[in-house]
Amino acid sequence: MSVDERERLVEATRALTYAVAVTDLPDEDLAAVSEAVDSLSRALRKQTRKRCVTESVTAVVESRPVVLDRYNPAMIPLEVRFPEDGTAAATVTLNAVHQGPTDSVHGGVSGLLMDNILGILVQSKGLLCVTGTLSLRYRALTPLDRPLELRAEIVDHSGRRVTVTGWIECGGVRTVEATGVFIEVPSR
Ligand SMILES: CCCCCCCCCCCCCCCC(=O)SCCNC(=O)CCNC(=O)[C@H](O)C(C)(C)COP(=O)(O)OP(=O)(O)OC[C@H]1O[C@@H](n2cnc3c(N)ncnc32)[C@H](O)[C@@H]1OP(=O)(O)O
Repeated sequence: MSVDERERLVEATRALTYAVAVTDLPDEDLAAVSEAVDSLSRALRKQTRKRCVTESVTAVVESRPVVLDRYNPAMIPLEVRFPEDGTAAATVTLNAVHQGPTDSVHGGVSGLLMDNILGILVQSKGLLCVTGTLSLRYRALTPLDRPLELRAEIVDHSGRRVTVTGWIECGGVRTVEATGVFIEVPSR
C-alpha cells in the first residue's frame, strides 16, 4: 500500500469512527453496518505489520511543519509549525469522538495534545527526549467543534532536563496550561 493510500484509509477510518460515535440509526440498521465493518477488518488483517507506520524522529527539522500521528487512526493528526520565535504552534478542531464533559474536550485528550506539541518542540531542537513529568492546569472547559490554538515554548534546559510550557486557547481564552519536564535519553 502506498503511503498516500494509507493516509486515505486512515482518514476514512477517522470519518467512520466519528460516524459510529454520533449515529442515531435504529438497531436493525446497525446490525448490517457492523457486519460490513467486521468484513473490512477481516480484509485488512490478511496482511499486517507489528506496529503502526510512524515517521522517523530524525525527520523532524525545525522550521518545516511536521504532521504527528498521520497514520494512526486512533490518534489526533497534528500539523505542527515552528515559527521563527523558537516556539511550536498548531491548530486543531476536535469533535464528538474526543468528548469528555458535555460539549467539551476530554481532559486526557488535552493532555495528549500538550504532550505531543511540547515533545515535538524538544525533538525539533535535535534533543532526543522522553516525557518525565507532565503537569496540566485546566482553566476552563475546552470546546468541541471550534479551532483550538496550541503553543509550546522551551523555558529551561539544564543537564538532561528540558522544561517546556504550553497552552491551548480557543477564541482568545486560555483553557489549558501545561508544563513538561523532558529528559534526554541516549539514541537507540
Ligand atoms: C516528519 C514527522 C516526524 C514525526 C516524528 C515524531 C516523533 C516525535 C514525537 C514527539 C512527540 C511525542 C511526545 C510524547 C513523548 C512520550 O510520551 S514519552 C513516553 C512517556 N515517558 C516515558 O515512558 C518515560 C519513562 N521513564 C524513563 O524512561 C526514565 O524514568 C527517564 C525519564 C529516562 C529517567 O530515567 P534515568 O535516565 O535513569 O534518569 P535519572 O538518571 O534518574 O535522572 C536524570 C535527570 O532527569 C531527572 N528526572 C528523572 N526522571 C524525571 C521525571 N520523571 N520527571 C522530572 N525529572 C526527572 C532527574 O532529576 C535528573 O535530573 P538532573 O539531576 O540531571 O538535573
